[in-house]
Amino acid sequence: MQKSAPASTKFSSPRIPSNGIPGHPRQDSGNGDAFSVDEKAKCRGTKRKRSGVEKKHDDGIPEQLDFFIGDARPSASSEKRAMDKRKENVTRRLDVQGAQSTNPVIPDLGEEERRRILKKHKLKITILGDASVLQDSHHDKPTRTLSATVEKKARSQISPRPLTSFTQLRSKYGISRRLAENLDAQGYTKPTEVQIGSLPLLLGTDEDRGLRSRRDQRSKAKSRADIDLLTIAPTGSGKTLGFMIHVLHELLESRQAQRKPKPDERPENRVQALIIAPTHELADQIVNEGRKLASCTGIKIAGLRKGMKLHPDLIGFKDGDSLKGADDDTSGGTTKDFLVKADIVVSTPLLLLHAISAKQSGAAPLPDVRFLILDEADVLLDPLFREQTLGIWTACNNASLRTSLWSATIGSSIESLAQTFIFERRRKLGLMSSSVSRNYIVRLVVGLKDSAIPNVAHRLVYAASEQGKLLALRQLLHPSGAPAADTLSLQPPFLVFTQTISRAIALHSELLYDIPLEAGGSSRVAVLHSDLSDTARSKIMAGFRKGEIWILITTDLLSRGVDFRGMNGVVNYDIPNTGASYVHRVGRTGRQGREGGVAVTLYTKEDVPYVKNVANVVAASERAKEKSVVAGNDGWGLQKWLSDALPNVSKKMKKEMKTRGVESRRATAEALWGKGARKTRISTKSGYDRRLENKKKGTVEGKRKRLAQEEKEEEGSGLGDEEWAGIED
Ligand SMILES: Nc1ncnc2c1ncn2[C@@H]1O[C@H](COP(=O)(O)OP(=O)(O)OP(=O)(O)O)[C@@H](O)[C@H]1O
Repeated sequence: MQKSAPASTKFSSPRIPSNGIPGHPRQDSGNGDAFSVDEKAKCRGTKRKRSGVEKKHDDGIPEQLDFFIGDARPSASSEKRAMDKRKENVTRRLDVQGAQSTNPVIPDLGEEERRRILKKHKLKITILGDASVLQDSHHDKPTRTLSATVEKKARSQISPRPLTSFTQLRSKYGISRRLAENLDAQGYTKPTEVQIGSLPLLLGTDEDRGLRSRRDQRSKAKSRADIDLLTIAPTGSGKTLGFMIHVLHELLESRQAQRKPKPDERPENRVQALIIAPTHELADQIVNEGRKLASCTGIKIAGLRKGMKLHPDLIGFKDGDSLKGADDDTSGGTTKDFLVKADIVVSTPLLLLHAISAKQSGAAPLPDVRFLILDEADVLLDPLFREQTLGIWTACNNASLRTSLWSATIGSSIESLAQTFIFERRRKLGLMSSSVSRNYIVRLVVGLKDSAIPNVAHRLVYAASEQGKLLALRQLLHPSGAPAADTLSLQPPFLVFTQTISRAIALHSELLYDIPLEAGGSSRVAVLHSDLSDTARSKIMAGFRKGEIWILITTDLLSRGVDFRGMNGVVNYDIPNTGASYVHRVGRTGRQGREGGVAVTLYTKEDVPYVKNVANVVAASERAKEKSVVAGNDGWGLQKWLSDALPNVSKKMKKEMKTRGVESRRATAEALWGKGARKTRISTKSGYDRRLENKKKGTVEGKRKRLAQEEKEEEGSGLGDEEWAGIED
């Protein structure tokens, strides 16, 4: 029997494979407000103190617990020296680039070369719809769906000029010096695949995008057709930076083109871009990433919170209409606290709809919004959020609205829905005539569409029953038995996903005492779900990012978008409802191409009919890393025999599973505590022990009630303490 390492040593080990690049200047990828502290001093050009995050780190977290920062963290002085040096280099480089931008020396890549580079990076770019072709085919008749032949006719592949280096952003696409500096200060050196493909499409001319026909090429004018972009790129591949650079550049450019404000006049912040994300956690993260890039540019980014409204000046009300609830806000004298003015607003769909809901006409129009970004677009267009998302999209009635949709998984039905909506919207706004600028819907696919990242090790573990799953999870935490290659263990920090909130809570109470006291005990395990208050959610997120929490039990709330650095693994305690959900859950580890992440999926007898969903994704991912399923694997992933033995999931079952999950695990009172629920209860205790425990609890409770009753009776008899006035002489 292998003796597991003493808990204290095991848990305090700071050497985690996915710790990332040591000394990477980006210290926080999430909520830490690294850039808000000393912001003003920095923008004025005065010396910047160490950021709040660093301070907090120095104050609070012992270094060995800091999972999220590289091993070789530099000392304060060496860090400052490095930062100064980097700034110097940036300035020098930007000066050179500035000179180049007037006289660009970027070699013009021929079609063949472009194709070769795009292929090397596994980028495939397709025009899904050319509005002119679609219009010809429809003769402007109202339509709900585009026919397959029309769609096919409008489709063709293009080869935009790949963005091979970030320096091209300034020299070729003319991004502002400040934006380039901010980008560099984040320590980004090379664009990722999704940035290589998307930024030229978003920032470039038609020539850069490979959109110019031979006829166009004869004319010297630099045309720029409108593009709506669908991007499907793996989890953790840097999509946020892709859309942020684009939006910030466009807003800065249009601000520059407008008249300069007088010295005592502050530039007005009008909402020109909306970024929609499905959860507060992701929205907060986007705000934080955006603020770092927008630092000192004057562009204001706001994250909507409950009770906030967009400033009425930003909304195109119909006559006599006004914001719903705005009067109540003013009457309280707190208008300023509630009304938001910003250039970019990041929000969940429902919060934004509330923030723009007018008294008479539902969602009020947002005439200034020119950029709409749907992050995790497939879930935003899924029935759960569809109405809200389309409501916002409709409210954006600016004729030159550009929409971009981003996710690691966008299925063909969602793609079709988006395409139809874009087409319909243009038709309703009268933008289909040939005199209006050309519009394309372009799709960028990075790597294998809708698949899990190949740098994560996938483990499917059969645990037979609920009890088996709990034992398996404990075994992962404290491996026992002879040391062998097949001993599966998982070092914190890691995420554990359950199907429902109540199961997450139940699992949390089971695992609370699994971390030894000397390693921090129960404070190392936390649960996060949507029933908690926003403040509690933010606190838990911050604790996990700082390394104070090691094991975070959650629902699909955290399956999308959130970026934790140095995450060692993900446990699917309950199997995910869909293949896409698996892709996103496991994508919380192995980000930015880091090796060492493990994704463990536990399944029981009841799950067998649905496991094929997951198995198919795992098989595709393993094929992608050239580990043939046929030739066997490392002994853990997906064995060929298992893949073959698993029953196929029918369409009907897939649909049921997607909307309801495994039925017996649903969080009804019956399912949790009723007779039929025994099989799905999260507990290591036997029924006998549980009965004894309940009996004991019942006795204590009965005694407490009896005492309370007796006290009450005493009070009623007039002999309570307050009533007793002593015996008169
Ligand atoms: N060019 C780059 N070089 C290095 N790191 C990068 C680069 N671009 C982005 N990153 C980092 O990669 C991480 C993942 O980025 P991001 O959260 O945007 O991924 P994503 O593609 O949106 O993932 P998901 O699909 O899970 O939402 C972040 O920590 C980000 O700072």
